[in-house]
Amino acid sequence: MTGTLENCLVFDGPLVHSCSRNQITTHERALVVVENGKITKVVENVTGDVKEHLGSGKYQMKKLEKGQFLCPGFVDLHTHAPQFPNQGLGMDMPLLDWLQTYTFPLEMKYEDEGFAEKVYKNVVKSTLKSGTTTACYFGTIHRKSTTRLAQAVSRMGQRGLVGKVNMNQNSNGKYVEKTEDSMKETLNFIQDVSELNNPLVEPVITPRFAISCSMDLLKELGKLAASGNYYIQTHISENKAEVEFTKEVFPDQPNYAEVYNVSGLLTNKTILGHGIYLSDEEQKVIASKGTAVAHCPNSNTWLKSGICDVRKLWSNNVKVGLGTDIGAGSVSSIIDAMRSALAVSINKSFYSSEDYKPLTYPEVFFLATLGGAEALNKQESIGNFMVGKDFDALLIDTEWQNRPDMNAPTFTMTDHSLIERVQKLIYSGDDRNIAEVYVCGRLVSSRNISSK
Ligand SMILES: O=c1[nH]c(=O)c2nc[nH]c2[nH]1
Repeated sequence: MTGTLENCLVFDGPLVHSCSRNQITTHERALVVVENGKITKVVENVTGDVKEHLGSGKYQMKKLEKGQFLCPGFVDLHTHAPQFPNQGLGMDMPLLDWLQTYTFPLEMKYEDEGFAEKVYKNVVKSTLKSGTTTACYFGTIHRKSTTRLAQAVSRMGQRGLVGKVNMNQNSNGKYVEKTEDSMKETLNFIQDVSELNNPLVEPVITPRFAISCSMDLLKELGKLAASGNYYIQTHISENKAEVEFTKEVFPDQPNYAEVYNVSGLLTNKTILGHGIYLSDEEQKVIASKGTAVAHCPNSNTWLKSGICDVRKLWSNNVKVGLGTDIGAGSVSSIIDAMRSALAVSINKSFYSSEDYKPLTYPEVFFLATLGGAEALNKQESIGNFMVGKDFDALLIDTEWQNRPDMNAPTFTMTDHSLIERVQKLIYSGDDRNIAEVYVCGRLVSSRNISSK
C-alpha cells in the first residue's frame, strides 16, 4: 500500500477465488484494498475493526451484506458480438448449414455502421451485466463496424480483445473479401484500436476458420501477428464435417492444427475455439506453442457438434478456459458456461470408461476465472485477488431476501455457508446474482446503474 489510504476503496466481506485448478479458496471475511485500479493489499481472516488492520486514514469502505461475496470477474474466451441478434436461432442445424442459413446473412448486415453501433453497445452492456470483465470478441469482415465494437468496449470500460474477421473463400459468394483488402483492413483496424489509447482494449488477428481462408491469407496473418505480437483467435475441430472439409481444402497438411502451425498462427497468444476432435498429436503441438482452447459447451450441445474432453486437453498440457460462443451458444453468461461444462462432462461420464471423472464445480470456476486468464497469458494481471493484480471483480449477491422483487434464482430461507453459496451461484445462479461489476477498479455495471 502506498503511503496514506486516501482515494482508495476497501472491500470488507467474504471473498472466493481460484488459486489452483481443483480448489476454490474462500475467506469468510477479508479486506481487499484497491488503489488506482490495483489490489494493493489483501487481509485474510479479519476479525474486529478495520482500523486494526489498515490503520487510520481516509478510505472509502464497501461493507458487503449478508449473502454477498467478492469473486473474480469472468473471462469469456470466445464470443461473436455480431451474432447476438440471432441468439437462440437455428439451433436445430449443424455448424456448416447454420453458418450459411443464419450467420453469414446476419453478419453481412454489419456493412451498415449504424446497425453495428446499435447492436454492439447493447452487446457490451449485456456481457458486462453478466459479469464478463474480459471478453474475446469476433466482429465481422467489416473494419469500420468492428471498430465501433472496440469503441463500445472501451467506452463502457470492459477489458476486451476485438477482432476484425478475415475470410477470402468458401463463404456464400457474397460475404467474402479479397486477400489484399482483408490484410489492408486488418492493418487499418489495428490502427483504429491503437487510437483508442486504452490498454484494456486490444486487437486480435481473426481468421474465421481454416476453410474460410486461403493458405496465403493465413500465412500473411501469421506474419502480421508476429510483427506486433498480437493476439490471434480462430476456430478448430468443432464439427466432423468441418474437419473433413478442412482436409479437402488443405490436402498437403497432415491435420487441422498443422494448417495453423505452418501459418505461424499457433502462439502463446492464440485462442482456438472448440477443439473437440483434436488428436493427441495435435494437442501436443498446440500445448508446445502455449496456445489455448476455448471450451464452448453450450454451443457444442445445441449445434450437436460433440463433447470437448477438457481432461484430455489438460493431460496434454493444453491451457483451457470457457467461451459462451454466441450465437451458436444460446446464453451469453459465463455462469451458464460453467453449468454447461459440468453438464456435458457428467453426460460424457455415462458412456466413458470408469476412470473418466466428470469436471467438478471448483474446476469449472477455475476455467471461468484464473483458467481464462492463463489462456490469455494475463495471469499476472487478472484471474484472482492476488496483490499486484488489477481489481476485475464481481460483487455477487446470493441472498434471495436482499432483492425478493428480482425473484433471484438462488432461493435462500435458511443459513448457508460461503462454499454453499458458491455452489448455488454455479448450479442455479444467473445475472440477477451479479450486483456490481468492476474492471480495473472501476464500477462498470451494477443492478442500479447501466453502462451508456
Ligand atoms: O461456432 C461457430 N461460430 C461461427 O461463427 C463460426 N465460424 C466458423 N466456425 C464457427 N463456429
